[in-house]
Amino acid sequence: MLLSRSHIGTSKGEGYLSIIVFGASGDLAKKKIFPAIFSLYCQGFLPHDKVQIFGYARSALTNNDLRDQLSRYLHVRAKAQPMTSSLPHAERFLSLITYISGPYNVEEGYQKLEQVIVHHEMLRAGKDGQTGRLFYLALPPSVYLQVGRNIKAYCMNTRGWNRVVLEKPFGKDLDSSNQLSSELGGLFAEEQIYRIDHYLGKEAVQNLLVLRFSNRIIQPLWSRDHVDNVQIVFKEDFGTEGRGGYFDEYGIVRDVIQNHLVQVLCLIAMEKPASLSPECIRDEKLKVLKCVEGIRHSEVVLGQYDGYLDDPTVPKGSNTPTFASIVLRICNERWDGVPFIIKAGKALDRRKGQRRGRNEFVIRLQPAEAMYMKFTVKRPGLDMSTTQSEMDLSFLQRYKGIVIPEAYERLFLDIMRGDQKHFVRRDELETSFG
Ligand SMILES: NC(=O)C1=CN([C@@H]2O[C@H](COP(=O)(O)OP(=O)(O)OC[C@H]3O[C@@H](n4cnc5c(N)ncnc54)[C@H](OP(=O)(O)O)[C@@H]3O)[C@@H](O)[C@H]2O)C=CC1
Ligand SMILES: O=C1O[C@H](COP(=O)(O)O)[C@@H](O)[C@H](O)[C@H]1O
Repeated sequence: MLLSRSHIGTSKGEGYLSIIVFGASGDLAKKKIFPAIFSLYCQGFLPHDKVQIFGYARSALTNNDLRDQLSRYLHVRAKAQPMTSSLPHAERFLSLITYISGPYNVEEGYQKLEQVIVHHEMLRAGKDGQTGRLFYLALPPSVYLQVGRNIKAYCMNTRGWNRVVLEKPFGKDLDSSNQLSSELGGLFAEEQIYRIDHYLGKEAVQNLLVLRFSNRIIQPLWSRDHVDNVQIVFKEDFGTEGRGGYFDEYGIVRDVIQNHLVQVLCLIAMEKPASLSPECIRDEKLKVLKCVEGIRHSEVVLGQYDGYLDDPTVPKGSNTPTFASIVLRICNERWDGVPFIIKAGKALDRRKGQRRGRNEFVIRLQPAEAMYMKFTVKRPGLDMSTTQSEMDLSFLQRYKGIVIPEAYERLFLDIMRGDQKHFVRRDELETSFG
């Protein structure tokens, strides 16, 4: 059984699994994807004899080169399950990785990849065993289509499932996004496409649904009758850090707001879904998106941090924004008149937001997940004076010893289980650009 941990049980992920990471030489692959797979491996979700991992990219690397590169990023989490082998986890895990070098636009590379995958499938699953293939495109969006076409032509699994994972940004604007969607839609069914927005895998983001819909005390307060404004703030205390080439083409609005923060807005603003099924949740997110009014120019502020142009990967004289503040208005019964103020910035002074007014309810996604509600209370002492205080749920304090999974780890497990609840559906994506 591929998903051997009983509490995860689902028939969709059973059998032998091939994980193919395109762009295996890249930043996302080494920092997020391979560590997430490794963590699942350490916890027993990927039994050693039921999985094989293939890295594909153009760089001329050997298996050992890639394994060496990755080894620096593999850390065993405190709560990971012990492995039965006496070999250290990382070494044993790395032995499962095979690197194939090839271009993205030429068929030979994919034919070679297909041969290697089939070879391992035959060896491990036999002729009749159940297999699944998970293709992860850790690549710039400019090559998604050529890779998709070649997967479709040369690497499709004919005796089990195929799933294709795409990273944001899924296009630059409505037209390019629609074009990408329709061309990919011609290659793969929507059920095979996993558009990943890693914010949907964050602990505190997932908690939004539970918090809102499992606490009757919250429900009546969560509307224009009691909420003056909603602020969704993303602050990073570092700049582009060598990713300026990518970032400059997109800017902060397309890099963070149009996807991550809009997804958070949907979870804050949506109505209660009929069930927790992927379609019900995504239907409700879509309904909210459809009610978002056009942005008023007078409510947009853009900026660029000092020093952005010193990054050698940023084109000279660029005016790409690294900071944006935008007001979104949701025209429906619940939210009419409540501004949703969205702010995002790189290289700002600090990561946390500033504490503000009375009866403020804060949900901190990061750093250090927390929720707190500000109240006016009596200052302790003989006087009848008041002070501002908080009812505070700090996850680190409340859940001592519990390791919170990384977003990518959680989402990767969802992909293995075939659960699209926390992935962006095509119509949702289209409306978010509208
Ligand atoms: N890095 C991050 O933190 C995050 C990244 N993402 C998304 O993940 C995807 C991958 O990001 P990231 O790993 O940072 O990107 P990289 O720039 O590191 O690219 C990944 C790999 O793709 C290949 N590549 C790079 N540029 C091109 C090109 N112009 N044409 C063809 N191949 C190219 C390179 O491999 P080779 O030359 O060996 O083929 C490279 O190692 C992107 O869509 C990004 O938006 C999303 C969230 C966070
Ligand atoms: O997708 C992206 O997200 C990161 C921020 O992710 P986080 O999990 O560290 O909050 C951002 O730095 C990057 O520019 C963007 O591409």
